[in-house]
Parts: sequence; structure tokens; C-alpha cells
Amino acid sequence: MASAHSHTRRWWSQEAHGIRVSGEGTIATLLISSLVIYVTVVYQRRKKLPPGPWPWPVVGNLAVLAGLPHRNLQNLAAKYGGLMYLQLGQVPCLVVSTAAAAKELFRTHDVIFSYRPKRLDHEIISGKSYKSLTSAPYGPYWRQIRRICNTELFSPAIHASHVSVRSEEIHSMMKVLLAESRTEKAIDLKSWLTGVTANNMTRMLINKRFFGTGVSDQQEKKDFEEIFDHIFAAAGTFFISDFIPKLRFVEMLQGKIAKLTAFRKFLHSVIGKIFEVEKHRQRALERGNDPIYVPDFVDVLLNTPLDNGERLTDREIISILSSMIGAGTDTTATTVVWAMSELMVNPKIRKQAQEELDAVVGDSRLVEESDIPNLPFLRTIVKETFRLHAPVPLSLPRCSEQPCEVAGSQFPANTRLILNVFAIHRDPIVYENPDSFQPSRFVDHPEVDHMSGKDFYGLIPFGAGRRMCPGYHLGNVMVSLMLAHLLHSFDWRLPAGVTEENLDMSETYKLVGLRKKPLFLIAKPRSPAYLY
Ligand code: HEM
Repeated sequence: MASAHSHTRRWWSQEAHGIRVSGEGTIATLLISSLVIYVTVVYQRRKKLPPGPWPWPVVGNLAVLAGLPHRNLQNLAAKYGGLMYLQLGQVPCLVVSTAAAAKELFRTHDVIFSYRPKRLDHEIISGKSYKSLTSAPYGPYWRQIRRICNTELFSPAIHASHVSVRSEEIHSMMKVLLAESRTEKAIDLKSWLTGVTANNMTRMLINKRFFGTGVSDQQEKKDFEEIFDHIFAAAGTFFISDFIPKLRFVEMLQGKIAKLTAFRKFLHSVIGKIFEVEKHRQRALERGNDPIYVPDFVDVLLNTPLDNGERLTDREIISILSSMIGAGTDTTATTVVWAMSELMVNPKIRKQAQEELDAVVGDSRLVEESDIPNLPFLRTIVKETFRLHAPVPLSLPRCSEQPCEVAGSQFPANTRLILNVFAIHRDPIVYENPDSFQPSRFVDHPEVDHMSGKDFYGLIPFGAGRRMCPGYHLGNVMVSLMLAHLLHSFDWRLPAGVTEENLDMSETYKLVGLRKKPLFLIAKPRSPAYLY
């Protein structure tokens, strides 16, 4: 009995082993044949596409978007060239990394790539209709909003009418800086600059300010700050489901969807009060046709009919205003922080800029906007900062809506376009010593215009083509003005223990290229106190 039993066990074990061996064989065969099919399919497809790194199954080349994607992509472009192909999950992607490739692409394919890819945060926060200027698809709605913004917000006449707002906001913050300088404490420059740019934006848009002295409603200020902290944080977050929609559950598990949904609820509960859209509507009714009243931007948005005769909804107005504040605040403040960082590690350049300011402005008044055209060296510092520290290193993502042909290759609809401004601004064919801060490189080239977005594609901090930044003039003026004020009115030094040699100049990527560590500086006034 015992032997029969052991025989049966041996038989069973051999049989089972046999099954395992043949099972393993089948799995191995399946794996190998899947791999062969995958390699063949990818190889056949890739033959017809621009060069690029080999994609992993499922995720493709998504890993390049981790950490500092502008640098990862620059390194890849050094190997694969100015026009590179990536497979980002399920999304085909073209990466432009040289001035020549940017010129070629914008001259021939700007319209095709004038759409914006959908993002999870936009979908949850604003709903699926994407009605802000930054996220709206290229088409009639976007064209109308862009036209309204160009004529009612960014036109030379409107820009000129806001000179006093810019000046008041900078002067009001100069007073705060003066007071801070008396304490000899190191100042977090970014928070000061963000206050100025945010106040300037909100005064232009809704005739209100939220930072500095004289702000009475502290709760509203807190809500405003919370909203834009969330918007900036969401804009800098990577959502895997934007590239592999089936993985949306991952974002659910990570709590990202719950966080965005909670933010949407908070946003909708406070934003109406902050932007006062309904109050504007009521005031317009009470006012009637008062010829003396100067409408602000909310009045304009409420009153301008769209081509179909309809008016913008409150939701649409709120989206347009929020995206404008989101797009214009951090970008501008960050550029000045980088300019000051470079000037702290390049004291000779800082001194030269101060000498120019002293010669042009003198010591009996503060800088004025009309001084900027007379400060050519300061303007080269601004250009060089935009070059070396492009505030939006990968621009805003774009995509195609239709299938298209680029450089002889066919691309399906929804191909993403990444404009690697960071790499373009370091294109060794255009710039000598591209990694060093040398404003003098522009001294003999005043024709290099970082705001044209056409002809010269070696300096495009505001993007290029149809969706180029509409706030480029305002952004450039604010950066130049704030920098001029900081240098003319104060001498600056690094806090104890930090030197020109060891100041950390590394960056992080949150859609905007921010300093990894805040810039703390100690200010010493250069002008008599009554001037501030
Ligand atoms: C230093 C300042 C700024 C920089 C570097 C900057 C940069 C950019 C870039 C790279 C884009 C994407 C362009 C493209 O897709 O080709 C953009 C778009 C945009 N920017 Fe700016 N920007 C700045 C300031 C501003 C300001 C002050 C405003 C508003 C007052 C603004 C409003 C916008 C809007 C609404 C868009 C979306 C345009 C569209 O999709 O049609 N920006 N910006």
C-alpha cells in the first residue's frame, strides 16, 4: 500500500512537473513572440518618423518627463537632433530643440499645432469645456477671446493707460522693502515680486489689490492666495492619465482627483465674490449709460457680444480672468528672481547696471517707465535672463487636431508638440558659451527681439506663432521696471554664509522653471528715504 502510494505520488509529481515545464515553455514562447512583434511593429513605425529614443512597452518614453524634463530632453536632443520623436504613453510627441527646427516648424505648421492638449486638472477644475484663453482649443471661441484681450487689455493704448497702476504698485512695495531693509534681515525676494505682479494684474483686470498695505479684507486675500497656490501646484503636477487614460485609477489612488475636486468646490465657493462678476453686472444696470464711467476688463467681458450674439457666461469670464492671473504672475516674478540671482554671482555686471541707472536716472528721483528705452545695458540683462532662465522652459504644450505631415513623416491627430525653449536658448549654433550669463552678447545685437516670436527663433521666451504669449509686452515691461527699481534704489548682499561661489543656482520644474531654493537677500537703500 505504502509503495503504491509513493508510486502514485511520484507519478503525480512528474505529471505536474511536466505540466509546469510545458507551461513555462508556452509563457516563454508567448513572451518572445510578443517581444518580436513589438520590436518589429515599433521598428517599422519608427522608420518613418524623426529619430528618437527607443520606447518602453506601455509607458514609452514617459520617464523623460520626470525631474527636470527640459534638461532630460536637451540631453536627448544632443543625440537625436533638433526634431525628435517620443512616444509618451499613448501620445505621439514631437520635440523641437534647436532654433532652425523651431523656425521650420513655426513657418509651416503653426496652425496645425495651435491646439492645447487636454489636462486632468483643467478638466476637473473648469469642466470639460476648456473656456480659458490658455486652454481653449484653437478655433472661433479662442479667436474671439484672444481678439477681445488684444484690444481691451494688451493694446498699446490700454497698456499706456495702466502706467500709473504699474508705478503705484512698484512704489508701494518699495516702501515695504525700505522698511524691511531697516531690520537688516534677509528678504525673500520672490514673495515681494509676486505681490507686485499679482496686484498689477488684478488691478488691470478687476480693479482690486490683494497684497501689501491697505488691503482690508484679509479673508479674501487668504482665499486669493490659496486659489493661486493650488492653480500653480496643479499646473506643475504630472498626471499619468493625460498620457495613458486607462491609468486614471492611479490618480484616484494617489488622491489627486479628490484633491482637485475639493479645490474645485472651494474655488467655486469663493471666486464669484473675489472677481465680483455679479456685482459688476448690477453696477452696470444701476449706472445706465454714464458717459464718465471708465469700464474695467470685467465690464468689457460682460458687455462684448460673441460672434453668435451670445454673451460670455460667468464661468467663462472667471476662467479667462483666472488663466490670465495664472499665466502672468509667477512667470514675471520668477524672471526677476533669476536676474537678481545672476547679478549676485556676477557683481561686475551688477555694478555696470547700477552705473548705467545712476547716469540715466540720477539720484534725485526713482526710476520711471519712460527710462527703460534709455537703459540699453539693463535691457541686455533682461534678454540674457530670458535666454538662460526661460520662465516656461518647455513653453505651454501644444498639439495637433488633425493628422499631419512634418519633415516627411506622417503624424496622427493629437500629436503633442514640445517646444524645448530651454534647449533652443542654448543652441550652440546660435550662442557661444551658451551656459554662461553674458548680457554683453546682445550689446552689438540690439536687433535680437525676444518679443517678436518670428524671424529669429533663437530667443523665444514667450513662445511663437499664433498662440504666442499675448502678455509679452506687459511681462517684459514689468520685468525691466522691477529690476531697474531694485538695482537703482538698493544695494544688495547675500546673507551670512552664502557667497557668490556657493549660491545655489539649481532649478526645479513646475511648468515654470523656479529656483530650487528661494533667493534671500539683504537690501541697503541707495536713495534718500523721502524718495521711496
Ligand atoms: C515674463 C513673463 C511671461 C512669460 C515668459 C510668458 C510666457 C508664455 C509662454 C511661453 C506661453 C505659451 C506660448 C505658446 O504656446 O507658444 C504663454 C502663453 C500665455 N501667456 Fe504668457 N508669459 C509671460 C507673461 C504673461 C502675462 C503678463 C500675461 C497676461 C497678462 C500672460 C498671459 C498669457 C496667456 C493668456 C497665454 C495663453 C495664450 C494662448 O493660448 O492663446 N503671460 N506665455
